[in-house]
Amino acid sequence: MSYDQKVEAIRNKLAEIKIVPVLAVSDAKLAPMLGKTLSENGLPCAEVTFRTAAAVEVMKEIRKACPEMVLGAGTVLSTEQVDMAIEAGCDFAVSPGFNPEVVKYAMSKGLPFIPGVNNPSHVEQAMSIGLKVLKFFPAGPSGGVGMLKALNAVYPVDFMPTGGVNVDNAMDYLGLPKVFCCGGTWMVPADLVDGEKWDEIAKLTKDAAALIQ
Ligand SMILES: O=C(O)C(=O)C[C@H](O)[C@H](O)COP(=O)(O)O
Repeated sequence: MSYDQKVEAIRNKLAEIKIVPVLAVSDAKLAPMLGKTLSENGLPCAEVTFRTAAAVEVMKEIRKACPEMVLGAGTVLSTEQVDMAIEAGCDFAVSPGFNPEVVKYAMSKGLPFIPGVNNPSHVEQAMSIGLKVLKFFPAGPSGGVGMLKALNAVYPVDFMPTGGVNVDNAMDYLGLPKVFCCGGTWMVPADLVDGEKWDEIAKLTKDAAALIQ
């Protein structure tokens, strides 16, 4: 499969699920239950950010406990983290911004990479190295749906908005023609994850999944 075909395949899987829970988990022992809670309640995907020291272990535990899940690495800021994401079994990676060195490295390793952009110049720089699928981050503070509509109007690129997306505005983003999915933390708040409040996380996950039924 070519790199473009791999990206397209991930794009299509995420487009079926539509909402990607963004995780920052501090203890890998929580990962199997968190993965199962998301998967069994309608969101069989997760972006595990490199914002905690446990990130790689969390990725590995989710991969093991929930092989069906579409698993992404988030906040990928270096080529070393690209290697770690691949080794942990991630299907794709995302970053808050666009670092051509990191993206090109992921391309050379065959890992679908969705870098963040939030203005026309970033979009054009990303397009210039062949990218067609981008994250719009931080979506809310960068102008939200209005900004994304303006970018949609001029570029043949698909977007995954994250940052400030929540249960009340997710459908506004998902209603835009070139938005294939969106990401957010609202169904996995840190206090509920750390407190192992699986029933409450299940409810938030079901509510999120119900948006797109
Ligand atoms: O660092 C990355 O690669 C990310 O994906 C960042 C996340 O998208 C946001 O942190 C989501 O933030 P909220 O949903 O507003 O809490």
